[in-house]
Amino acid sequence: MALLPLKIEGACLGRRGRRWIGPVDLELAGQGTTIVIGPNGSGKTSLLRMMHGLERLREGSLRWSCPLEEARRKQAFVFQTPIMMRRSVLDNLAYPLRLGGMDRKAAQAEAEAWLDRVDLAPAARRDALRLSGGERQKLALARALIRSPEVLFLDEPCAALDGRATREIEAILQGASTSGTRLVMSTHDMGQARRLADEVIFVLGGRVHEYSPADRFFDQPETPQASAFLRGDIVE
Ligand SMILES: Nc1ncnc2c1ncn2[C@@H]1O[C@H](COP(=O)(O)OP(=O)(O)OP(=O)(O)O)[C@@H](O)[C@H]1O
Repeated sequence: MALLPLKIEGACLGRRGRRWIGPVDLELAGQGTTIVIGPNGSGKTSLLRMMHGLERLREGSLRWSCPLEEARRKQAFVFQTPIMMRRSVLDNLAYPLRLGGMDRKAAQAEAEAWLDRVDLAPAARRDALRLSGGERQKLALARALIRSPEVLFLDEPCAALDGRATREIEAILQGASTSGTRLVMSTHDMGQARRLADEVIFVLGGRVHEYSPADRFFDQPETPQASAFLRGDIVE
């Protein structure tokens, strides 16, 4: 069964009488890459975590088009600072496949193929904890993509990376998108947003302020706040 569309209605995050996100109404469907942008503290990370099911809703609902267990298996999340296991780079990829029931040889072959794809084959035997930031993020991406998720959420995956690593990550993401993985990713980098976005979610004050096709958002934003944000003004 297909995972999408995802339907979110009146969803809020909060605790003890305080609400920091919402209400959010959103339908995520189709193909391509959705870029989540907005000022610092506007709620980008919280929105992604909410969509992925990492946060308990205080109000509202969030429904995938298939049963929840299946939905969980078909999506993945890449964090800004990926957590690596104290194992070799190869094992970091093969181990989750083994846990999923794949036999050792097949898991190893699959892991090696992915290391090739993300240009980490020469580092296969190295301790994953000794990788550079860019290498870690490529490994984290391979670890997410190796399970062929239908939807992949990414929270600022290039935030701490240099230009070269960012270019490599973007190439991997474009490949994943071309292969049919639906990407939903936050970024501070407006150049990156323009390079990757098919559509844009503009978050402000914990709410989805605009949700539009990328061309329309960048050329003719609907609200003065989005125009101001695109101009580089401080928006609250
Ligand atoms: N568990 C929590 N408890 C209380 N407040 C929270 C919690 N999680 C998030 N918030 C608040 O929600 C708001 C949005 O935070 P969030 O990290 O999602 O924003 P962001 O747009 O990702 O920020 P940045 O661009 O700085 O990473 C902030 O004001 C934050 O303090």
